[in-house]
Amino acid sequence: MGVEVVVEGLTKSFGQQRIWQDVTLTLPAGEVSVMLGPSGTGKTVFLKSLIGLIKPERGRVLINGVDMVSSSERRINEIRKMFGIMFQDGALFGSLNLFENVAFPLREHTRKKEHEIRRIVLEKMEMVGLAGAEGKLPGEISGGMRKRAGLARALVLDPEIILCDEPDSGLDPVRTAYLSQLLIDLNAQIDATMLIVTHNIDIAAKVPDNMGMLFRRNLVMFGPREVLLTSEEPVVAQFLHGRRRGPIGMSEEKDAATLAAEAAAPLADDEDDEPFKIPRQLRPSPGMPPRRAAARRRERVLAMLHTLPPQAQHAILESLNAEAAHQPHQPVPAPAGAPAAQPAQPSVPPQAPQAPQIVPPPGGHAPPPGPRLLPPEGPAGPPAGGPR
Ligand SMILES: Nc1ncnc2c1ncn2[C@@H]1O[C@H](COP(=O)(O)OP(=O)(O)OP(=O)(O)O)[C@@H](O)[C@H]1O
Repeated sequence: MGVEVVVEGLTKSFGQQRIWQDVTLTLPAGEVSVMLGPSGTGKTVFLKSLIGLIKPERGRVLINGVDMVSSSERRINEIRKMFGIMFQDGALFGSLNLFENVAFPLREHTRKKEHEIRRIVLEKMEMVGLAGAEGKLPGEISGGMRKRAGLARALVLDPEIILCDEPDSGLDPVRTAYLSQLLIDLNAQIDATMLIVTHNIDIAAKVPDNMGMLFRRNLVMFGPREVLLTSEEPVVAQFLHGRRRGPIGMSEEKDAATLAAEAAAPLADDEDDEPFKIPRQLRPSPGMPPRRAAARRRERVLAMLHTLPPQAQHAILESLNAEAAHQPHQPVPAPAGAPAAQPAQPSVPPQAPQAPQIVPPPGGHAPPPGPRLLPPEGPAGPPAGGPR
């Protein structure tokens, strides 16, 4: 399984330009996380800081106890071998065919024999749907194929942490959808810790277990997908719903007067959307193993559920309920301290698999029929400072 990446108080400037400050978060082991943010907010700089290619002036990035900011190059290089990185453009060598491009890290960093290299390269190319394209040059294939070749190359050293920098850039929506599914399937197969940098809200809504958002030189929020997708934090809500109304402007932050004028104006037709509907996360393709990461995340969400506003609690329980309905043999785990999952309602035949039970938050609406899940006990209210 992948390893946890702990980021503490990370601050980076280039000369006088502060990129972000005091970024603190943990990428949970084996889960898929996404870092969002408008253009220029320093997402790529963050990603490069995790592997020690960019040195923040303050803070730590801890992986297996090694600080990627301040450790010796020798120790950092050791940890770097745990990473697989998919660059924006695939970063392929134009003069090498796909086989040689994918084989490159194996030839550089291992002493494997040729037949082993061949086996590994063909296996990874098969995984990303490029079997048969080994002889092609990067200039002869589509952008989507180049991305997948870049992903195959990122996989050959069996990474425990995979970083993807804007995997969707330059792809049409259909190819982006295929790539999103590929990332989920990959996570199901190898259980690696993954961080995807993107501003594609479709990927953000359907792929990750966790989401983070950079804005105005700060990490606005980081937490499980359900928490951000129901968040009323203005920047997060504006970004995830792709709205014009909110603190994010066309070229820069809006000033206070513009924000006040917006607040006073009626909603435009296209802004009248439902804020509390959580889109379904992609499931692994048929034949793939179930994602263990999703179960771990659900457990975390349940443990923090009572700290969230009632509407968010209700939407989250509905969403977990829908997931459980599709996986009757993998009931949502009961949160720590909460009563154990309840037996199904009397209408469920005795031989049916026992399903968890949803109870709506106080004041909430009745949940839809189906498997039910009990939320943890505790007062409803907004989280202190947002999840991290
Ligand atoms: N090596 C560098 N030296 C100086 N400034 C840099 C360097 N790398 C990045 N920057 C600056 O850091 C800021 C953040 O850049 P970054 O590429 O991380 O943003 P981003 O959020 O990934 O943007 P996008 O979504 O458009 O790719 C930019 O203003 C960029 O010019």
